[in-house]
Amino acid sequence: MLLAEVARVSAEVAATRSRSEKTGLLAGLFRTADPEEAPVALTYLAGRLPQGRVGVGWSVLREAPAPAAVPTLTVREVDRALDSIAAVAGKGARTERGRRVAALLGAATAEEQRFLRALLGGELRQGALDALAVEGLARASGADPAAVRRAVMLGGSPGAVARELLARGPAALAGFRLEVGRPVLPMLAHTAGDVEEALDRLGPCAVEEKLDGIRVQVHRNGDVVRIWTRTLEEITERLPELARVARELPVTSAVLDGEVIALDGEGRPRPFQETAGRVGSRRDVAGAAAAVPLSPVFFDLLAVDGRDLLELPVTERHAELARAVPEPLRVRRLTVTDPADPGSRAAARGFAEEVLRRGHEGVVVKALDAPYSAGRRGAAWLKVKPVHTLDLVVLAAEWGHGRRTGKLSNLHLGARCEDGSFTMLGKTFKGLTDALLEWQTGRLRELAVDDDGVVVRVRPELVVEIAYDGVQRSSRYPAGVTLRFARVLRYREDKAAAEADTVAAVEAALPARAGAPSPDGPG
Ligand SMILES: Nc1ncnc2c1ncn2[C@@H]1O[C@H](COP(=O)(O)OP(=O)(O)OP(=O)(O)O)[C@@H](O)[C@H]1O
Repeated sequence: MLLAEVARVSAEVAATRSRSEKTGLLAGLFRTADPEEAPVALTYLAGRLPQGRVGVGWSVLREAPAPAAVPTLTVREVDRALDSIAAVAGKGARTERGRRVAALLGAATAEEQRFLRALLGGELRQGALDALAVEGLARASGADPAAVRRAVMLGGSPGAVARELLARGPAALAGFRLEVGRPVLPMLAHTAGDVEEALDRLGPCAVEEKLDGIRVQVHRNGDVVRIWTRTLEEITERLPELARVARELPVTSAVLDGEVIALDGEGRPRPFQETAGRVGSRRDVAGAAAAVPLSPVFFDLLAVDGRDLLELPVTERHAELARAVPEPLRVRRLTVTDPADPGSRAAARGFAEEVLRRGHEGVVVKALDAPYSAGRRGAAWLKVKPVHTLDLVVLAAEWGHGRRTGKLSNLHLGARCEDGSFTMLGKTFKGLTDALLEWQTGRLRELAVDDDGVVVRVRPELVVEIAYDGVQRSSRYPAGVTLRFARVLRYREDKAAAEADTVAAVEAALPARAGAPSPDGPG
């Protein structure tokens, strides 16, 4: 498949608002795609690289070798070239990477150069491309869209499904089952304003503590244990204590869903950054595990001893979990069978208050009859947290002054738009500890695409969790809304930018009768 084809479809998909036209364009591309190249084309269309980061900065991308006259570059060749660029390391790496990028751009037509620059610069965001790709794949192969969607959730990525589906047709979908050793996308939650609302929306439910740790999916097969994050990054090597615990469970195989969290001597959570630091670091794992041990707390069981539990209701999965995992390793929960009963409602409220007193984040309320909807933000799980937070994307940062000279400080915060782009809704430098300031300076420099000496624009990839006191209308920012008293809580490296909160979610937090536009904004 020629890169030019992918670039053309990418531009055409972006240019039309019609969902069915977008799907048709993607289906057209898949019909002629080589099954081996389709997964790579898919990641490009979604604005991602299979290599993740390739370490190419904006100064390299600004170079403009003369374009080729005719398109000859194949997707496979571009993929190999990016592999080789990502692999460059050591002294002189920057120059060598620059040389290889220039060679790649020199082999591309003007149109392909534009596409590659946007792709490498992180500017090629396509809203909801993965969902559209599922429909496009279904149309191209004659498969049932629901069956393709389910295969993607269980197979972990649209690319893996595309490869099989295009090579072997709809029958290949049956091969995507929950398998121990192959992670599935985790089920996610919606938000409810308070416990009462959650009870009313769900009916009979379980109210569980919401621990402020890092989500883990643990697969055990005999003595082999593997661990993945929420975005399916494998972190087995980083959490030896979790692997040990999983190996001791009285089962032969299992797929467990839960959190790991650093707790103090009294069982209260330690600062989130300590948990995140452990999960994010490959360095001196034994030393780090001794200094900040992490406790696993499991809340779901997706498979056990060869049985797939995904379709079973919460009640049955919880009963299986209780058999497989001893109580101290399980999340605390209160079952509410009759949510209309005032005594039960009071008990649920009391449970949530007690969870907060013990220093946790809130509760997750789960409908008792719900199956496990892998990869879905299902309405069957509702989270309730008293502190307002939004997960926003860093679009740029300003060089600090005074004590913060040489550090990237004031963050430009973006919310996600429907088309996958981001719109700025405020700035903040509040809440940043010295350690966070140091860390973000390094990370943001890696993501930089432009620096005018005041503002450094970055690829919109880094998700930051922001606490705020309220949302108000504002004429200063393009979104027309801004946050009051925005402050940084932490970075969410376990979340992709495509999962950041949307402008619509921010607008939903506006007070019912918000006043006239105000020029005031945070920061
Ligand atoms: N008992 C629990 N059941 C489910 N999820 C829990 C529980 N305790 C903590 N969590 C965490 O809460 C998250 C549920 O909220 P959601 O699905 O919206 O994910 P999120 O976007 O990471 O949320 P948040 O930023 O609020 O942690 C899970 O991803 C998990 O990490």
